[in-house]
Amino acid sequence: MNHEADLRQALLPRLALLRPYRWRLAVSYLLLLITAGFQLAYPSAIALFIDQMIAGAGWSWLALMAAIMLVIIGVHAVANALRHYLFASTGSQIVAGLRNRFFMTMLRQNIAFFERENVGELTNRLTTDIDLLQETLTTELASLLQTALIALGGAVMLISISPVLSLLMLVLVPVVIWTMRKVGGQSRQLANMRQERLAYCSRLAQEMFANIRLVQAFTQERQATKRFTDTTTETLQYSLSADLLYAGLEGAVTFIQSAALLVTVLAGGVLVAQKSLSLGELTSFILYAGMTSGAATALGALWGEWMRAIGGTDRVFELLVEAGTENASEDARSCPSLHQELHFSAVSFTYPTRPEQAALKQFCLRIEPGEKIALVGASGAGKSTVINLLLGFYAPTQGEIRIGDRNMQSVNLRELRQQVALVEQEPALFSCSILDNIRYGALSDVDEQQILRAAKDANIHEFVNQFPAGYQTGVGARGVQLSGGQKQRVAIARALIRNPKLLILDEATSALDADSEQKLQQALQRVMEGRTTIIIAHRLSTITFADRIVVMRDGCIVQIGTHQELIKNREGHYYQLIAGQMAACADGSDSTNLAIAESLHD
Ligand SMILES: Nc1ncnc2c1ncn2[C@@H]1O[C@H](COP(=O)(O)OP(=O)(O)OP(=O)(O)O)[C@@H](O)[C@H]1O
Repeated sequence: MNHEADLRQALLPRLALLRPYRWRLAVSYLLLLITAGFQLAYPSAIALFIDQMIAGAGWSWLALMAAIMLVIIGVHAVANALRHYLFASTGSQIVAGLRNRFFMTMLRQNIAFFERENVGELTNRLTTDIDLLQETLTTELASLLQTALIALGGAVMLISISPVLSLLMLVLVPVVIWTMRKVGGQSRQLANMRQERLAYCSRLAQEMFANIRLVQAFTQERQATKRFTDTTTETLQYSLSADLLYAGLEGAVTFIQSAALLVTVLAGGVLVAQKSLSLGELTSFILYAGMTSGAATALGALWGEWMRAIGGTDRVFELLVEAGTENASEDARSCPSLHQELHFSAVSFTYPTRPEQAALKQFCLRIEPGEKIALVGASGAGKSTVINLLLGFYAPTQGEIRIGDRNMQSVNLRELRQQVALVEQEPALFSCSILDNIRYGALSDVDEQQILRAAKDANIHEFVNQFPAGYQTGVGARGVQLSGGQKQRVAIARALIRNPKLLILDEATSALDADSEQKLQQALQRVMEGRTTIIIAHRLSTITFADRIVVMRDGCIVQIGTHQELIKNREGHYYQLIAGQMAACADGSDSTNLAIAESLHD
């Protein structure tokens, strides 16, 4: 793609952001025209003033002129202030709108998108990058137009005063065009690379802060600092290159302006001596020349700024386009009730980031409404993948998942997920109060009583009441201020308040102490009542109650049955898994394991 076409493509989506504000901007541009007109008229007024004074105009004329000028200056100042406010406030609104649009678009993306993109980088795009457009789209665009207008109007005035002197100024035109192209292109490229490095800085910082325990426990502070400072150094290099570019431009501008003034004064002096130009005309010519050359060279700088903002926001617009094409499921139709048969029909699946390895192979399973299904299998067997597909995070590569007689591909994922509650293995909590974390699960407004009921059912009421701030106690980032067992139970309360038709439990891998375990199991029994439940079981001792246990290996189902049925087959994978876990807990300290041990020996 050539440079102009590429630039047009970059400009169009940005200019489209101005559309909703077109009337407001129209007023601003009108004010801009007025102020530019005033600015252009000044030197002529001064020329008139000087020549009239030399010609012997009286004091009364002087007073009248001064009064008129004062009014004009006043109107100009007000128009300028209003114009400035209108442009600046429109810029702020556009940026806020774009930021909201970016955030909402990102939130709607599927999980595969977030596996490709980095959260820290996206956050940086959302804040720093978008900020670049704040000034550019309005104030600077206006300045660009105003400067262009002044350069053009000034040129017309120069020609009308003295075509001969104006010819001398013509040499500036190619210089200005060359500067604009050169500075603009480089500025855009530098800005793009700088923002890319900045985004990487955010990503590093976000990863390090989020995993601070790991960083400190593995004494990786020095390495982390080095990676970060190396990146900021690279960012700095790009900034310095841009600064050098602008400094060079500044020097060139100063030189061109001074040289132009010198040539004008010299040549103009000759013309005044020859009486082909009045002193007033020369004065106004010099003023116009200064104004025009200043405007012309400022155009280069402004253009450079524009290109900087375009380069810096390229990724934002790329992401919006990518996201827009990927996110098709929003248009899908409604979703039927999940309180009916869920059917995995010969489902195979391969993660997009790992195309060479199938995570599920010909997975077939019918789940009746209200049934309690446990998925078991070694790590990597594909249990979480089943859940990922059921939640619509990914679509099957082959086969289909049916809800009643509807293919899940055609249902509205939002409506589907509204009927599901998920209790994760390592539940993610938000850094707000316990109350708000529970409320997060609710589909509609819930009062405190309902939250308390869910909390009691989830067995958290007792420990929460021991905190001085009770339910208003903050849980810290990702819930670090709660124990693992407490977090799980808060997550259960959050699931309960949702009143889901389908409950998905990803059981914690490590056993809790006997008391916490008992409280957790009680809470789980309550939340499962009357709902279809799928449990990813890591500790087989906790799922003996399941209606059916689905035993998985390498993405396939190898056995299905109740605990009692499966345990009888001593050659079966389930028996081996159980025996493996029993060997790991050879001391038999876990009371539920003892129960299993007994059933093994039956
Ligand atoms: N997002 C992903 N991208 C690529 N491959 C993945 C992804 N998630 C899982 N896998 C791979 O898919 C296979 C099945 O993983 P899955 O997480 O479903 O196993 P699991 O049975 O839930 O394991 P665990 O009990 O350890 O949680 C594994 O080989 C895993 O490496």
